[in-house]
Amino acid sequence: MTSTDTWLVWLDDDLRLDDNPLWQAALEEHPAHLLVVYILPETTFQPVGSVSPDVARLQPLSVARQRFLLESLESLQAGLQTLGSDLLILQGDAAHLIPELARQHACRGVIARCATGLVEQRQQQAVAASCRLRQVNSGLLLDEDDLPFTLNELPETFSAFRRKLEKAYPDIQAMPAPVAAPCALPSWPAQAPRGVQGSARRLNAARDWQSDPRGEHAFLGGEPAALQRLEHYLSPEHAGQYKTTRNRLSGADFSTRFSAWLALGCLSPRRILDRLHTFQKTLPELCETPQAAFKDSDWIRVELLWREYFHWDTRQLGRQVFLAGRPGTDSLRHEACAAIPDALARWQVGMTGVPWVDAGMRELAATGWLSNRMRQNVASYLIKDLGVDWRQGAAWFEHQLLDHDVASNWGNWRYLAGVGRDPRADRHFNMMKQARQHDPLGHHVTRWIPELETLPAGMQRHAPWIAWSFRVTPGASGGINGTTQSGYPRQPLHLVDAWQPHLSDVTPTRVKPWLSGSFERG
Ligand SMILES: Cc1cc2nc3c(=O)[nH]c(=O)nc-3n(C[C@H](O)[C@H](O)[C@H](O)COP(=O)(O)OP(=O)(O)OC[C@H]3O[C@@H](n4cnc5c(N)ncnc54)[C@H](O)[C@@H]3O)c2cc1C
Repeated sequence: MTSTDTWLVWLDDDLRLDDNPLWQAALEEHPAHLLVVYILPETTFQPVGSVSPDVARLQPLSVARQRFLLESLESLQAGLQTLGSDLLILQGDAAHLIPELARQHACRGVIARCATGLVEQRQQQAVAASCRLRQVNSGLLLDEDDLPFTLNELPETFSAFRRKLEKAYPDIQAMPAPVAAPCALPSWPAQAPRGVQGSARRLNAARDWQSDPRGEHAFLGGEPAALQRLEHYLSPEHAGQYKTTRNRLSGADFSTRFSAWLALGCLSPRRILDRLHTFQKTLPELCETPQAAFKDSDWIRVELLWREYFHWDTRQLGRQVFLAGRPGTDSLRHEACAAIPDALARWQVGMTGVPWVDAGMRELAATGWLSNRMRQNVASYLIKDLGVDWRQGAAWFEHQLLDHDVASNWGNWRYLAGVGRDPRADRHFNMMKQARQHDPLGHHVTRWIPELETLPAGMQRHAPWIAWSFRVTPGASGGINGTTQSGYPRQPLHLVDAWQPHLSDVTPTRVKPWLSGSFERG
């Protein structure tokens, strides 16, 4: 045995042992030693700034994201140690560090998963220029070869994509199955350091970060927590009602919450479908309405297809994912923040003066997560009502979201901005209509904006500027452009005519119409 019998496994968003083809690929090479490495991006701890207009740049991680990552890495290291291996965690430019490590430890080659994002793809190209790089498909339901079309023929709409996939794979069993975790791995190279090294140690400072209990679910990073959540959720009262509850705003179990673990690869989508299939087979024994529970739980599969769709879209588009407009056109350029000064900054901190939006942005900052419904609303408000370049919103989400993955995040933002596939003008959410439908009593907004608790339950909490304009509110001060004593804006950043019909009970007809006179249009 010589030192050339070492291989390097370069992990990215694949922080799991179960159903991770990277281990199988490593074992196929029969190395004597395996060096397993994770590289934190150079930008991890940088101050958060604005995204550059056309080039993909990884955003710094919020403390919430740092903590979730730290937990996931520590958990994986513990798992690898039980298999006779270990994990090395560094920070820097992977394009330089990986070849350098491979040289130092005389590695025969490097194994990594096929990258989805542009930055990761460029890093892999740089590594491949100086090392033997073996790329492996991982983290998706299907490999590229399993798609019933070539990537260039990716359907323009999600519905068409879903139809084609369901025709090719009529049930879950027909899809590629997950592979088991390895029982043992080759030993660690004698000279190689282990654990968190160098500047990556800054990650430890995130350990103290706590999720706000109002989020009702505290994410714990790592594969064991992910598998525990999977088993918890696959029950008639959760998965069996998923389609019915998935659009709610709050609660621990209205949606799966798999996203954060999927994003770091602590959980594989194939494992989810495999377990979902087993659960669905037992439904007749578990509940009285198995058909309804089957239908509801099957929607988890459909949502995972959305994830899949955005991934293939991102792979196909490359750098075009980060263009402001629709690929191939110049028609949809945004004038970044031209219309309303400070719009982006006030949106980020939840101080736009529109409680429905602010509640979402505050929840995101306090927990690192947001329901799909709220994501759609806050994104639509930023793009369509405030006129901010959608990429600024996507970059902020990238900084904040525990579940950030480049394809799902940038793909959803492009979709809402109308510059992705299936562009439609009607993806403009009416904030007040949405608020009335999903939070008619305003309980959700007061949960995150306690400044509004003095207002009676109902739509007044969604339009405090109207309530404050005809009520003498104790403590209200600051004039029309100021804030209340509690600090909350007295006026929304932007008023939209289309909201008015949904506020009829907040705007008594005898009071002067709220859209005229007192308030300036943004
Ligand atoms: C502006 C915007 C940005 C988003 N950014 C991300 C992101 O960075 N990472 C991310 O995983 N999801 C993102 N989503 C999609 C979706 O909001 C989250 O996947 C979902 O809210 C996560 O919660 P959950 O796991 O409980 O989802 P569930 O409702 O339980 O769905 C199950 C799984 O299906 C997938 N899924 C569901 N909806 C979508 C969707 N619209 N697009 C892609 N996958 C989906 C996710 O993997 C999710 O975990 C974004 C949506 C919007 C509107």
